Amino acid sequence: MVASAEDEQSLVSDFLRLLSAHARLPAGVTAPTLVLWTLVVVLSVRLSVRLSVCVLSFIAWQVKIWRDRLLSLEEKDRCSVWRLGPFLPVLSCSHPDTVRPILGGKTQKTSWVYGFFRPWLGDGLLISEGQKWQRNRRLLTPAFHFDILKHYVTLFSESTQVLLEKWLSRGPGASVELFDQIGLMTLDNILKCSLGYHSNCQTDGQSAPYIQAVHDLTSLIDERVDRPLQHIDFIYYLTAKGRRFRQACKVVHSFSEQVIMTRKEERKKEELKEEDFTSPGYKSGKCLDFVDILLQAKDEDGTGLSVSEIRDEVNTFLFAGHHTTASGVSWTLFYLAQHQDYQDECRREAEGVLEGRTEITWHDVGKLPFLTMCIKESLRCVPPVARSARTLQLDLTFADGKWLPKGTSAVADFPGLHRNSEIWENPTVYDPYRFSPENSERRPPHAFLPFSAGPRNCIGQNFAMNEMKVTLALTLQRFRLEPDVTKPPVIPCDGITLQARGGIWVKVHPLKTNT
Ligand code: HEM
Repeated sequence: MVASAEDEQSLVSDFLRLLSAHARLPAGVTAPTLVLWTLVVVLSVRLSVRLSVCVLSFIAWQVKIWRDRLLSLEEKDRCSVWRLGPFLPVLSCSHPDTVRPILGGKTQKTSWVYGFFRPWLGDGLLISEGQKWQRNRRLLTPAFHFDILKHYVTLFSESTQVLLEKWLSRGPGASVELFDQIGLMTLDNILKCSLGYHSNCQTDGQSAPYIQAVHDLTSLIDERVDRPLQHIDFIYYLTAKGRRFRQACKVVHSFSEQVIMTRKEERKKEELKEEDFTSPGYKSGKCLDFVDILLQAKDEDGTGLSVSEIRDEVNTFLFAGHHTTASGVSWTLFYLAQHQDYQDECRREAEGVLEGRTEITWHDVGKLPFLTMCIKESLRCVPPVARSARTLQLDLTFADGKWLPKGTSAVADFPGLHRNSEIWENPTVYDPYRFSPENSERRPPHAFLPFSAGPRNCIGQNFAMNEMKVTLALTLQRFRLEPDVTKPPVIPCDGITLQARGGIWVKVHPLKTNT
């Protein structure tokens, strides 16, 4: 039997009458209002449940697709899926088989963190894309040629000696925090090599406005990464920190622009001919810095880089080449302080090469194989840059037929790759002999990637390796390091580079040298 509309109406009015008669409703609340509100509440609850189910099934569906596609890879500790918020799954790869196509294929950089750098680094090499990146990479590559880099070795030696004199003045067995001290030294180096600026930052600290601004920019970005509310530009630039960031950008930009403009004028005055610069790395007794090299860089049609383009590149080198090498040197010293036998072996090697000199030459740098193995092992254990993030621009098919669709976000996870137990035996043990020539040959090529790989690998890797070797050889020649056990244990923490929460504290004992 089907109820008519009239029947339904009379049923509802009977129900309301009954309700009014029997229920004791609070004053001012009528039965129809109560029913209405009950309906609203029930419907809202049902709607929220529905929405939550939709969201959850969407996430489950995404995870399932990813898992199905990559199951075989995942089983072998090759990758895992993690997510940023409910809708953004990211594939994290930690096996050479998965990392290689992610870094080598047709991909774009994704990391949202890079957006925070844009006001400072503009369209510099680290964050630019497409044709702009291709052109600049081509124009900048000569700046990292060995003929240019070899002259920087003298500058690295000088900065290291300033650091070591500071340590010496503190007395025997002084406790020093490595990141701060070495960070100022690598800043000193990169300022000399990129802008020709001899800042004295190691002795004067952050008293110069420019040094203070560079310090502010990195520490403010580091802090911003961990504070989701500050990720929204609109909110961030309303805060005091956002305003400080803007101000620091202005200071840094105007300083580097001024250096570039002055250098341009000098070039005009001296009427330098192009051929003069082909005498690599040196001009009129002066070591060429990145500004000099970038001012002479030209496209095929003769167009050079504009002042703002050079400024962006110089700032990029400054950022990318300062904390990274500081992290590399600090972690190597940390491991050598823990392993006195390896430290002694490095010292013997350095002393054999230096023969009492306090300055390293370009030729010496190539004669430190064991120290190089120790640096590499440290970069394996704690890679200063923890990941390279990419978005696929084309579908990607792995060797075993599994595939990922275009638009997927993927990350090459370097700490994961460097500790993958399928590749590395006892991955948590610090063992420089993994990098002996025989052992290195046996490993797959993409097992060790502190400088990333593919077209967007680190352009400064040779610069960095030279700088680290010079600093470490000279340091070990003059000091013995041991861990400072009175300080809290060293725990790596993820920031712009991999650092240590609370820093790395070591005791430095001066050695008697015949220098
Ligand atoms: C131990 C020291 C260093 C490490 C571990 C390191 C590591 C890396 C890594 C992993 C990348 C790839 C980033 C990505 O894919 O998002 C990179 C890119 C880059 N690095 Fe380094 N780096 C170091 C030192 C330097 C130095 C000294 C310079 C410059 C003087 C430099 C300049 C750059 C630049 C410009 C890029 C971007 C390259 C491009 O996208 O074409 N790096 N670095």
